[in-house]
Amino acid sequence: MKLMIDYVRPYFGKMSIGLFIKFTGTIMDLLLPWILAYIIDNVIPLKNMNRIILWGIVMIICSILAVILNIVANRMASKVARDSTESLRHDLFKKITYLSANQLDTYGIPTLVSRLTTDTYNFNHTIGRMQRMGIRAPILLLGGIVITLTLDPVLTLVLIAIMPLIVATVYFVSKKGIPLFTQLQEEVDQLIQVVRENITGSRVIKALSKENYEQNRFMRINDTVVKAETTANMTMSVNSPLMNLFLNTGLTFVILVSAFRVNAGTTQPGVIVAFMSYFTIILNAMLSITRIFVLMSRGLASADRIQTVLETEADMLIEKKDEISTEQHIQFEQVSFSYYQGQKILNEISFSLKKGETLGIIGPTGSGKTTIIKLLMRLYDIDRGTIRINGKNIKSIPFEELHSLFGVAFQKDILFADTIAENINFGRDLPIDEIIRSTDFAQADEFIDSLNAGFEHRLSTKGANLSGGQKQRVIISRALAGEPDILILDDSSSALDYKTDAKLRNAINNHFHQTTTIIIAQRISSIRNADHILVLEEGNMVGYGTHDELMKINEGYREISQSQMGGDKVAG
Ligand SMILES: Nc1ncnc2c1ncn2[C@@H]1O[C@H](COP(=O)(O)OP(=O)(O)OP(=O)(O)O)[C@@H](O)[C@H]1O
Repeated sequence: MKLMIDYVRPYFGKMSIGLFIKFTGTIMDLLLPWILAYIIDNVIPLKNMNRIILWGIVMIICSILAVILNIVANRMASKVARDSTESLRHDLFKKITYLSANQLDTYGIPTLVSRLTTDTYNFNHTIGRMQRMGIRAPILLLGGIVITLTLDPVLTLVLIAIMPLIVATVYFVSKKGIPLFTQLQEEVDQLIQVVRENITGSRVIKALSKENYEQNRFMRINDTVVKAETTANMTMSVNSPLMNLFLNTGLTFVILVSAFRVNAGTTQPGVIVAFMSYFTIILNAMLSITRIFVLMSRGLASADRIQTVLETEADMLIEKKDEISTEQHIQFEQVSFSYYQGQKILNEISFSLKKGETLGIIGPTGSGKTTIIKLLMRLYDIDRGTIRINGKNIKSIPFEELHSLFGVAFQKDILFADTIAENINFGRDLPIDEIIRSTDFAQADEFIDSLNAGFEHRLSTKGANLSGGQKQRVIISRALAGEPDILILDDSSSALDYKTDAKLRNAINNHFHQTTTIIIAQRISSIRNADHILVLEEGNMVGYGTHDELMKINEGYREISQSQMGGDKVAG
């Protein structure tokens, strides 16, 4: 609720005007049966045609005003809902952008996607509908009761007698319904996850003819969502029929009692006609109020899920200055790390690189190579040890400053649905010459020149309209552009042939003297000329030195090298 109030607060002024207009329109609606009763009981018996026409005109004016005022108020309500949701969605997106890698792992991407889409939609729907019905329904209900009391207090008692039943029904059904909608949203998260995996992995699914398997997987989760939705809706759907039952029973009593009262001359026929209209108005108002409760159940469940993300506190703070004087550019001092407690991924890793030096990292899959990079960029905080850049503990460097030092080509990096030039530039306002130069180094120039639109060629989402090697080259160009202080190539030459890989390494050696480079590779040829090579196995440093040193002293390294000899010769 707090979240809703917070985001609607800037529009309180506009909302108040809208609600006042709604209020006036609703009063017009409320007046109509009363005017009708007055015409039947007091104007018609006078048999004065002019007065009848006059009161008829009053009724028409009230009806038209009611329609116009309601339309204006509804439009204003939609605007308030639209604007408050826009700023909520903006804040949520911003918050998600700044969540740490650890927090992203904890939430999971699907739930964040559904909080940003379905939950903000529910928020919008709730705010909009609440303004439209939230004031109208209670006014119709209360106003209806007050007017019926003035018309005929005895008949109104019948109506009031069934009120506690209605309130109890709304209370108990809503109490059960709210948690069911929260659960439903969690099932929807799972559904999004399956859809995401299915669409991302569509190629491999087709290649392995696993369409049926995936369809079954989707059917299972879809079934669960349907069941959760059915349970939630079934619970809430008890509301309306029960209301109808109570109110129609009340109406039957009203008709019975009014028949006696008209016969006894204690009330007039016009009053009974008006009473029936008010009874319908009150019935609809009650139904609207139950709908408001359903709506609020969903809206509050969604608002809670959004609020949890918005209130997530930063788990990686910038610590106080910690700097030593050193000629090393990058230092890992006995760094240990685990993603989860008890699952050690890196153990006492130490190495140092001077500015412009190159480190090659090699090791079996899952040995922790990429994790070293993630720690250097402070995507995760280390458990023990220290990581320094230019002598500064990275925990003391503001994130923007830290990340601006890097040019990174990750293993499975992403390309966006934009031009090749913008994919390389990536919002950095680099001069076009710099972009072209980076494609020369990354050996991407040839294929870009062959495209009709060249650098303006638009990529599909994730660069789906490029080959694996072409994608890799654009990603490497992005890492090289802007001559970063630290260049990271994480297995990024895997989709390049040996010759192109060698050309890329030559370009880096010849033109990036001031850039400290870390290359993660499966092929020894990609790192054999590196100043230092780190051999990693199950998170432990099992070798460190130059290629020649490791060939002499490290059996594991020698074995890998010998098994890749053919490739090495080609690469030169
Ligand atoms: N976000 C994460 N949460 C939990 N565990 C993770 C996460 N990322 C990686 N791991 C685990 O950490 C270990 C090291 O992963 P890492 O990606 O560093 O390996 P790698 O040596 O780069 O592997 P590869 O050569 O296959 O890319 C693996 O066992 C992996 O399952």
